[in-house]
Amino acid sequence: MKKIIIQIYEIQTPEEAGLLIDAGVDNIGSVVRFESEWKDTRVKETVELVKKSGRTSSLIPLFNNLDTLFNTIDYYQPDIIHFCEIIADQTGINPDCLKLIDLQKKVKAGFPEIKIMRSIPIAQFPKGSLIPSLEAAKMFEPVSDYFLTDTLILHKSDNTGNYSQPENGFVGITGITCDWDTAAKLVEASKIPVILAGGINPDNLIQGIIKTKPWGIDSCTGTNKLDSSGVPVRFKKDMKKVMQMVELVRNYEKSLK
Ligand SMILES: O=C(O)c1ccccc1NCC(=O)[C@H](O)[C@H](O)COP(=O)(O)O
Repeated sequence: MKKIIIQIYEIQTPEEAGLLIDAGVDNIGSVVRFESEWKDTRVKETVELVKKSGRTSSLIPLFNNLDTLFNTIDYYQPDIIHFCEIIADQTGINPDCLKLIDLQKKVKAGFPEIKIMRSIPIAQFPKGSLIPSLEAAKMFEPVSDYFLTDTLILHKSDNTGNYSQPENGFVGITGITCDWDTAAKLVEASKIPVILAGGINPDNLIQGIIKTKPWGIDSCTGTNKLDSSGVPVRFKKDMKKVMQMVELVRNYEKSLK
């Protein structure tokens, strides 16, 4: 039976990680948001618990200064370090890509046992062809162990490349699906496993899996709790939605037998 990896972000406490482990989530992702506060004992406990349970811990640093990054990886020792800079947008490939590739090479040399995940920006449907997502992925393939598709929001009126994303300079946590035609092409072309992310929730994940045939699926916004106005709350999971997702994926796997 083909297993589909289920990855859930943003898990910042061992208590929440414990619930996800019990629910059967495979990869549990945490975020280090600020370079000045890179040492977070609660996140460290979270990573340690995930690793002890035999699940996979994934860590996003929202900074890429080499010294702080090395200190961060050394401190948390996650199974996967996950990079989310915007490596391509409507204006083309980000000129910083060569620096980011070099950074990934240095991380690989410094921490050979830690896997590297790289987010590939894909525009929302039907704008996938407006971003050179596949070309960007080709550049990063030799220095990455996994890709994760993620949605880069393109606004109609803005032709400058300065699109506003939820975290400036990074791709992700939009709650919007990416163009699955482009995601399917990436899965087809990639030599490394691809996780489908961007706006995944219990209502669309099976459709997404059927359409793109990914190695795994990822959710953040679509499995978050909602506030009283129906807006997703960051860093708070809705365990009902997480459990629903796990059940849907595991049943789908069985149907493939
Ligand atoms: O979680 C963050 O703080 C974060 C910030 C910037 C880029 C990515 C980030 N999170 C993790 C992921 O990679 C998400 O799981 C991914 O963006 C999923 O998107 P969505 O389900 O639409 O929130």
